[in-house]
Amino acid sequence: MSFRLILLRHGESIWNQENLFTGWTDVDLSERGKEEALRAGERLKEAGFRFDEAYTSVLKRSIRTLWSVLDRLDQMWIPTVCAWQLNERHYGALQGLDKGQTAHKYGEDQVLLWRRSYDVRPPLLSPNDPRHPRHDPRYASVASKDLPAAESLKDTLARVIPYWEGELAPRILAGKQLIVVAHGNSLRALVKYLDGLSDEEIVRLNIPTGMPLIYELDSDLRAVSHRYLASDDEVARASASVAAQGRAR
Ligand SMILES: O=C(O)[C@@H](CO)OP(=O)(O)O
Repeated sequence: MSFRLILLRHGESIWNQENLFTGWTDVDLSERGKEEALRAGERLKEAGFRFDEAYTSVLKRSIRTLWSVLDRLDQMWIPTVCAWQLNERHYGALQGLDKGQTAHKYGEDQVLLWRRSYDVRPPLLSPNDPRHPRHDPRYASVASKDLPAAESLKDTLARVIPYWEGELAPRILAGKQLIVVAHGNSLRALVKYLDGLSDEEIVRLNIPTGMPLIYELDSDLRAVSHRYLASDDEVARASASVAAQGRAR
């Protein structure tokens, strides 16, 4: 028995465009990001995909991307779940800072550790900071011990994988075709798990915005293969540009 799962990182956001650490900040898509989201829907349509259910985070850059995809597929009616567990990795006190200037100040190696290492946590947000998620009504039903003030990728994985095991995997095993629209790092956490990537391998993985990623899974839902619905060139260029966001400026 084999299964298929579609993953999609949201289109470019306004803060991606401005090269700012974003995390749980709820910024919208840029004009280019809106086009990328529609293009992702077109690519899925051209390839003949249909979905039974859709999952996304509680952040509008992903939600709006999902809306555009479902609009293009004329499937806006399917059940859709917004789950905080699929949110971007929380970037703590780095949120709102310019990535290039941060690299200039602390060094590119430190920024690479913050952005791509498995277990280095960025500086924490103070609980009194108005940006802390405990002040945001959308997280009112989340236990305070589960609300992060900053996350490493390991911390992100510790909330994404229980959600995968508890909610997504059972639906896939029940025969549902799912699309999961999420974020660069929440998807890196899921991909690390599905592909069995080591803590070192995950450092080099950069997921481009707006390019559908198709996973073929075996009966244990381990990845057999994956491919982007985009040319190798497009994927390589877009992934390199994500990696380059951490260069000193
Ligand atoms: O700022 C962020 O939240 C993420 C994704 O946009 O960036 P990075 O690629 O640096 O992890």
